[in-house]
Amino acid sequence: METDPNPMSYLKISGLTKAFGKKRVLDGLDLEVRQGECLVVFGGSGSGKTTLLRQIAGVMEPDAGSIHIGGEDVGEVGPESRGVAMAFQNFALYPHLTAFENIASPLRARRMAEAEVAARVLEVARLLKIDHVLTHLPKQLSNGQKQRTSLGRSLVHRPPVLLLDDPLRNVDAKIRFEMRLEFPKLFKAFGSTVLYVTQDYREALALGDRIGVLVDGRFQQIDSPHGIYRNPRTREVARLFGDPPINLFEVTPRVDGDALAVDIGGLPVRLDDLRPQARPELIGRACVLGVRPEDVVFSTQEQPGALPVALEAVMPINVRTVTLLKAGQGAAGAEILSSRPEDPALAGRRERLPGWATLVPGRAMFFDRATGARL
Ligand SMILES: Nc1ncnc2c1ncn2[C@@H]1O[C@H](COP(=O)(O)OP(=O)(O)OP(=O)(O)O)[C@@H](O)[C@H]1O
Repeated sequence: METDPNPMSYLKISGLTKAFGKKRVLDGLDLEVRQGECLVVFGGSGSGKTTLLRQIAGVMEPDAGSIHIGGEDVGEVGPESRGVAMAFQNFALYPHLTAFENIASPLRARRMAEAEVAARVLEVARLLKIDHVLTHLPKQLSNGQKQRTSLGRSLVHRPPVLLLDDPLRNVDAKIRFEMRLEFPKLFKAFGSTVLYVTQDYREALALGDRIGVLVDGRFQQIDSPHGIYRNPRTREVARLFGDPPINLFEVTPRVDGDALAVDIGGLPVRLDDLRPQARPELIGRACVLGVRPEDVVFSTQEQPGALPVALEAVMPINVRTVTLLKAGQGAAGAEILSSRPEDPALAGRRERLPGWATLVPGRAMFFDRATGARL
């Protein structure tokens, strides 16, 4: 048995590679997850999330690379001996078994004593708030209860590593919301190290102690939810997180007095918070400027240095007001999304409204136009 030199990482993946035919789905992927941590694997459809989980579970062999669990290289360890439980998108329950028996099934397979089975099932069911429906058959359960029952089945033998493959994909919005609130408490109660796969960035932000963004077979960034949102390392990561999505403008920053300036929609905007001497690498460089909609402020009062825009559309979203602004004209013009705390003056407005847009200082991000890397 090989020992992991870094015991802080309970699950450690190094250089994991898997190809199907010519398509390399995982391309030398590295990941370390601490004991008890919930790491969300976020990526688009087909990015290799399930492939990664299957290799950790031991039901698919990698082409190259290693997986350590609790310090042990599990390359030669069978799926049943890895201490890993995996739950899938479609939580298929045994239709002829009660909720109790569905949850108990992994314990029965291990021939656990009856009293112990009952105690364990009840404990999980209480935590999942389904102890009152344990005698029901799946057809007598609501969708939320079915969901919890199948989760109970994955949790009942307290797996050291729990792999959850998009478990909320097929449930309705209300249950999804409830479970998003409850999952972190549950995971902590069970003490499992969790790898949680999702394509939904809100879920990733809500559940992850850290989030790994899987693009082209590797993690482009592994960071806290705050770090991913506020400090994306690439344009792609910036683009994947946020609704409405981040505004991206192709710009070539230039010096304007003691500040940097760019053109948006063919119109000059001074970025007063950016001193040329502080960011010399940006001057004259083909960049993409990223500004989150919450960092664009629309006003009908002229502001010094602000960008003249026309408000084209207003959309109330919960207690925020999202506006579509237009800077400049024709092909050179640019559309800008702004999302600010609800503004009653703009509610229900249908006509075009001239005004000014200011960018919140210190929030603009620059990316290299060719590589997308954060500058
Ligand atoms: N057994 C297999 N044989 C051939 N190709 C496969 C196999 N398993 C997965 N693939 C391919 O590998 C790629 C990644 O699949 P995977 O299921 O890991 O993606 P995913 O990120 O989980 O996607 P989704 O979120 O849609 O479930 C896909 O292009 C898929 O078609």
